Amino acid sequence: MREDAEALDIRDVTANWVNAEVLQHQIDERIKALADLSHTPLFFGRLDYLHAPGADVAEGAEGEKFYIGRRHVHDVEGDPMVIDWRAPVSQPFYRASKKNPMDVALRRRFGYTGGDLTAYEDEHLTDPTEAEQTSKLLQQEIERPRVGPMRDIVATIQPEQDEIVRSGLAGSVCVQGGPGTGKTAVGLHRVAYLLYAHRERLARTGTLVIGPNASFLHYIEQVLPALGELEVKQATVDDLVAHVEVRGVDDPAAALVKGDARMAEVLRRALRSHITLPGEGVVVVRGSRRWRVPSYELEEIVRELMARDMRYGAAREALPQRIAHAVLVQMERAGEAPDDRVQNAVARNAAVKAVVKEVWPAVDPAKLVLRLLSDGDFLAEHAEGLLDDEEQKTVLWAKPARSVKSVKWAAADAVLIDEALDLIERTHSLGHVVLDEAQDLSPMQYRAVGRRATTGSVTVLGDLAQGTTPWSTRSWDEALHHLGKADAVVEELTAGFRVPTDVITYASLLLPDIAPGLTPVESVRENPGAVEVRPVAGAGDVVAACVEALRNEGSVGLIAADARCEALGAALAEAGLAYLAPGEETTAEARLTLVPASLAKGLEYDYVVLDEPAAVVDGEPDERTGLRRLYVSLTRAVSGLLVTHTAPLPTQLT
Ligand SMILES: Nc1ncnc2c1ncn2[C@@H]1O[C@H](COP(=O)(O)OP(=O)(O)OP(=O)(O)O)[C@@H](O)[C@H]1O
Repeated sequence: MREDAEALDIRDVTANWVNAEVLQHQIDERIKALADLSHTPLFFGRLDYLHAPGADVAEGAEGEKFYIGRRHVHDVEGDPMVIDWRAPVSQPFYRASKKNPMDVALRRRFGYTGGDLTAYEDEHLTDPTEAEQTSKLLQQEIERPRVGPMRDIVATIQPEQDEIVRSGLAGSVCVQGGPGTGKTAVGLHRVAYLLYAHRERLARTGTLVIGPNASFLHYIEQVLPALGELEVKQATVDDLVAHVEVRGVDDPAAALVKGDARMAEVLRRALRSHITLPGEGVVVVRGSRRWRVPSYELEEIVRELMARDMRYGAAREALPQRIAHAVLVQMERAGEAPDDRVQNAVARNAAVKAVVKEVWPAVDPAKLVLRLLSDGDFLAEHAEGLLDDEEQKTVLWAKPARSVKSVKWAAADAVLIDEALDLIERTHSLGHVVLDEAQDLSPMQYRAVGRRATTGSVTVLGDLAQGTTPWSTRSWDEALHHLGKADAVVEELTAGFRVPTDVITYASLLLPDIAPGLTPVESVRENPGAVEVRPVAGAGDVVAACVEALRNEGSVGLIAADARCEALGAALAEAGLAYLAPGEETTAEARLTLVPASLAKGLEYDYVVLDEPAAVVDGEPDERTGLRRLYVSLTRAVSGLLVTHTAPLPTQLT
């Protein structure tokens, strides 16, 4: 296939050099996509159908055999050799069972070691004498040491995960799942699936994956390209709303109010307060004639525009045309026959422009937010009945700002500006948005994400027990309401692929305090893992624990309260132990990462050394958030967890 693409001669088929360039670029991309990856086998499964798919089953026709892989491969004749995992014929590879064989007699899974085919495993789905068995290859895959960036799971997607991956583009899905249940993996594979099933539509509208921070995005960025999808954008919520430079930090109380959905109404009222009803009419002079639109008629036009479901900016653009139309009606009544050009000329007339500027002025969204947060009277006027006095005081800046440039904007302010901008100008909506670690978003942030998917659908992924912001999500219904996707289906994943039984059991001791209603994760790993809690005397012992962990195969994460990272980093350096920052790629040579607890979310390491749990809890403004941060930190381990402490452990863990 690659040779065919390389041999394409486009000299006679393109009409001009622009076409030739475009076509050559497409061919180059295809050659790139067809590159041999020595460690990525062409196929990982085989399905032997009892009948050719689509054929009449009753006829007893010949069965058909398909190899399933990451991409479609055909032979010299153009006949398929490997079927894309996302094609409908591949679906039974993930879903068929003894109970419902889906017309498949044999499912074969292939195992590889470094690109070499080394094993296979057969299931005869229609053979009643064969016992149901768990897949050793799946076990091996999930036990494989974690070095390098996140990998795809295309060969081992589980039935309950596959249902989410293949759910239709029209519907939104919300997945609640404990640590390591594969939410991130499922979200990424769903985008790949949707791109396959709706390529053209999504190429036009665009797709986006939203993650909590840059190091997380870096960790997951290889997954989609490995599945052949290069066009999916990635961003944090802060990236989406970066209309101003964020240099400040809010205190949590102010951020809590600013992130509340009531702020949307405050902004709407404040923006609309700029519209005034005209005091006088407008007079348009054309040649020797004067045309007058009286104030009552202007008022009618303005009221009509206000009543319509239009953006502030769009209505502002429509206003001069409406006034011009009123003038045209008068011209026609006077026997003239004006056309569109006249209407446009009247709309651009200085008198009309002046009245528009007065009645419906242009508003800068950042200035609007600046005024709300600086001017107590202005805020009070528009927050009446929405925010109480205390809340208003909380959001007002102690020192009113002078200009948009000089303000030390905080992250929550940027979200308000984004909301204001959307009231003025409709935000572009994408075809599909995946929102990972959603539980940490404020209602206003949910709105910011939701308006980027008003005409598309979303996949929301999160875990209520891992919410570590003061405004973290209490219920998915509420979150979906703020996203504007109240009709989304909420699914729950409870099988854990990352954290082994003993580690998840230990971490789940915190669940009654942090998320009482949630089902604990049940690990599917055969190896129960190892948990050790070790009292230590100081940083030297923590370094020794890391050295010990490094004797095992795979990556090691030293997770510690943010405030302790500097000292621990120094201790590691002093001991001559090189370490990486979260998101930096682990390699066989550099396997140790020092992870501030605030950045641990979504990441995983074969061995975790967790330093001083009490300090992780104390690093947060309240105990519940602290315990949740600890829960996130404890659930990063794939094989072993070593907790080191000098201070007493939180009582939940004793
Ligand atoms: N079906 C599967 N086969 C093999 N590995 C899997 C499967 N599902 C998930 N995994 C692996 O389990 C690990 C955890 O998955 P992932 O990070 O997607 O979980 P998560 O639910 O997003 O976790 P967290 O809540 O901690 O962010 C990853 O290494 C992933 O590759």
